[in-house]
Amino acid sequence: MPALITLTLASVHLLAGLILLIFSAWFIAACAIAVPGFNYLLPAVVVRALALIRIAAGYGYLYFGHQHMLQRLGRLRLGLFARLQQQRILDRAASTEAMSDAIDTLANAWIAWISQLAGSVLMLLIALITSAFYSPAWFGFIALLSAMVILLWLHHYRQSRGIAAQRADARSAFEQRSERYFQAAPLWHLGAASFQMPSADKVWDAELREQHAINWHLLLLQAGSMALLILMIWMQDDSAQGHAEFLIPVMLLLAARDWLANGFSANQAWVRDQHANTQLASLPLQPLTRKTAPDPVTSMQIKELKPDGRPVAPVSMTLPASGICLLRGSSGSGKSSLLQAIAGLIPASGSREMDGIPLPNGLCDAMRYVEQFPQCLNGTLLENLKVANPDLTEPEAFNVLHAVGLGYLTDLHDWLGVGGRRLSGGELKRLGLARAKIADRPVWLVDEPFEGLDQEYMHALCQWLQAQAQQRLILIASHIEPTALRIHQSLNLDDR
Ligand SMILES: Nc1ncnc2c1ncn2[C@@H]1O[C@H](COP(=O)(O)OP(=O)(O)OP(=O)(O)O)[C@@H](O)[C@H]1O
Repeated sequence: MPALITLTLASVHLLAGLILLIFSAWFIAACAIAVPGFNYLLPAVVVRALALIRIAAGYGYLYFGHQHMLQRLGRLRLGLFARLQQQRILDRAASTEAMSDAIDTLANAWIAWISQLAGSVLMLLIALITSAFYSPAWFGFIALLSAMVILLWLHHYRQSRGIAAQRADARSAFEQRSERYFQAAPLWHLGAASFQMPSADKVWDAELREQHAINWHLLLLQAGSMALLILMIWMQDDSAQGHAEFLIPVMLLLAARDWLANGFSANQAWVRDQHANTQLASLPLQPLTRKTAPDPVTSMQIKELKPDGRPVAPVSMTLPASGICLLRGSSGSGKSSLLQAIAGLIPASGSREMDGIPLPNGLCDAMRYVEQFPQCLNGTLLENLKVANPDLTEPEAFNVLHAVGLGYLTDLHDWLGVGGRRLSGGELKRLGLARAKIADRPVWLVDEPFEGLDQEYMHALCQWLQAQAQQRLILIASHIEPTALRIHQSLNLDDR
């Protein structure tokens, strides 16, 4: 509904402006040749009323247009978030751009191009109908003007598509360079040439070319309408003399640039809109399928599992329902890759089975991968724990923190993000284990939990993992093999 109101008000705004222009020109001419007794008051009132209608429709169009744009923005963003939640994001720069630029462009559609283009087309139709009503000759000139405008719009549309594609490429290259540049922020002090600030020159160039294309087409439109005007005056016979109505087609041609210019900016916004749609449709995402496996799991089998694109050999093994299993191997032998492939986080060939049932590609609800370097979100300690279970209560959070040796973090609302309390490497590892405990799944895949830990904590962690492994399978990838750990089964990736 707000979209239709926006469209109507934008058309009224344009129409009132055009009629105002023509009517005031007629009024001035009529005053010059007016006979005694001419009623000046009525046309003056009409001019004033048209001006007021134009102003009111302009404000109304902006009000409803922006209201509608904000509603659309919210809907589109939520839709995109919902989509991203079901997928793995492969290129963060592209998704960030899609979230900002493409969504804004799509939300703008009604005020940026639909209303503008519809308004200009409506104006043309009204001009054609009005001129046909007055005289076939006027109609001929307005029809010629319409044909010229349509040709120019089409030409401009084609040209804008080319420039918009270059602008989109330049923008995404700029986004990627900026992303890399900001990621390298901790190394800027080394002063390497590759840390040079990304330049947006190519984006500005494309935007300038877009503006030049509009200006150039407007110039052609102006020149064409002037040529039609000269032709019309030249072909006019004496019968028009003394008739103020003659100013109607004159004003239409004279002001053609003003009332038809919106069509060109609408073209530009339209091609941007098309690009935004393509960009959103082709986001580099990988679908995540979640498979709920039986709980408790009684056995797990990996057959010839090999992570795609990683220089590691395929692995086969049968794992028990509970206890600790160890994946050993030198650095780069593929321990992390294998755990991620088992978890379904990265694509892999081969198969995974739970209780003899093959798992489809993607994540499996029964498994929890504990990263080598757990991510700390920009939020409070509690928010960082609730990632594993949104229903976590504060007493439960305290219990888990205590169990993983983080009991000294007593403020659950302590901010852990940028500028807040920073967790050390060892604390981050314990945060990852706390999340695994909170998620409470029958299989844990734990990546390098012992790296960088002191002997005392390593011992405590072994005890805790041992206790947890009574009711679940814990597959640990580690190049450290603590003596305190009772290992049920182990596989050395270097031996294959
Ligand atoms: N995203 C990736 N794309 C391509 N190759 C990768 C990727 N990640 C890792 N690799 C490569 O896969 C191999 C195995 O890496 P992985 O991290 O699994 O080894 P790892 O045994 O866990 O090593 P570490 O003990 O040092 O953590 C390495 O040669 C690594 O360079």
